[in-house]
Amino acid sequence: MARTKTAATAPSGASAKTSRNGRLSNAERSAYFARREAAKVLRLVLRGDARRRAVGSIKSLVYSPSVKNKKATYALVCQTLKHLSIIKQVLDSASILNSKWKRQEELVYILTYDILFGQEISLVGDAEKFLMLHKGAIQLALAQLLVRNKVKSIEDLMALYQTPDVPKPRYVRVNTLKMDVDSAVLELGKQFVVQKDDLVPDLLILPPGCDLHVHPLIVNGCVFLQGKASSMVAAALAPKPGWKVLDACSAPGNKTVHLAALMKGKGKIVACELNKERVRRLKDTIKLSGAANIEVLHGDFLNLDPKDPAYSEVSLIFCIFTWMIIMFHGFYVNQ
Ligand SMILES: C[S@@+](CC[C@H](N)C(=O)[O-])C[C@H]1O[C@@H](n2cnc3c(N)ncnc32)[C@H](O)[C@@H]1O
Repeated sequence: MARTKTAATAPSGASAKTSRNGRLSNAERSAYFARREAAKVLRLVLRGDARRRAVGSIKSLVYSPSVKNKKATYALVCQTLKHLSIIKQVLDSASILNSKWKRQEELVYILTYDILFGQEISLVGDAEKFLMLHKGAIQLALAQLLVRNKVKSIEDLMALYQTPDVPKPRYVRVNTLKMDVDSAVLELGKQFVVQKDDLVPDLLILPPGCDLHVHPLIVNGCVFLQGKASSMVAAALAPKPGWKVLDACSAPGNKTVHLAALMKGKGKIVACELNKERVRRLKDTIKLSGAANIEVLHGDFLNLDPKDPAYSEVSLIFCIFTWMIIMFHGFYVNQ
């Protein structure tokens, strides 16, 4: 059975074997922590799904400062989610998830992914030891699942669980700092069938698959490639011209510049971003948008002083991580 190798749990080329002196190798150590970080993210995602309350995209959860090994964690979460229906059936038929391990089921999912499709795992933690004891049963359960479904490969099995791809329309947001919506409809309408979105006033719907990356309106920042979910956020908050807005975690900045457009460039937005590389990306987005009322702050939002007079008149704190706003406000209220 072909393994779908990912760089999820060990850096490529690194040995996953314990070094001769019995200590953990670097690869083992990073794999051990990446699995636990991935399990935490997976838990948030699955709980959010169960309550029908999104806790943030996988990317945003992985970008939280508490996650060290971002690349490996992201890959592990995505791969485990992709194979989750198979993993659950395998664990079910091998009767692996007893009451003790049910409490750590996300870690068990991650490890089962690695046993079946990912990297070799070694006996570095209790969960690893437990799962490796049942490795034979897990692999047998997968083989039986293939037979039951009358398929020969994992790919065929995955195809049985996949919903058919429905072509999605292409959404673009008109940057009203540079162009009005009707002019954008006219201009884009020369090439495509364009509809206005019924929910977000500055959002346009174009046919699936149309490539706009090099379109002059995209290149000059009159129009942004931005999905409907992303564009709904600033529209729902409906900031007024003249407001002071604090965007806590802002890169790449699409929502930041959308806020600026809705504020008609009046008032002020402080856009905070922790990651140096992403600050550069944020500045590029702002420059492209032409917004002149955004101040970029490179740093940790949680280190801002809520008593600083600069933030005393803030009307809106915008953040994908709600807990950060609570901490910021909580600190403010308590002091
Ligand atoms: C997923 S992005 C979301 C960005 C944007 N608000 C959006 O919705 O498109 C999250 C960003 O928050 C940044 N970030 C995470 N923790 C932060 C903190 N404590 N202070 C400032 N920025 C933070 C990350 O570096 C990342 O660029």
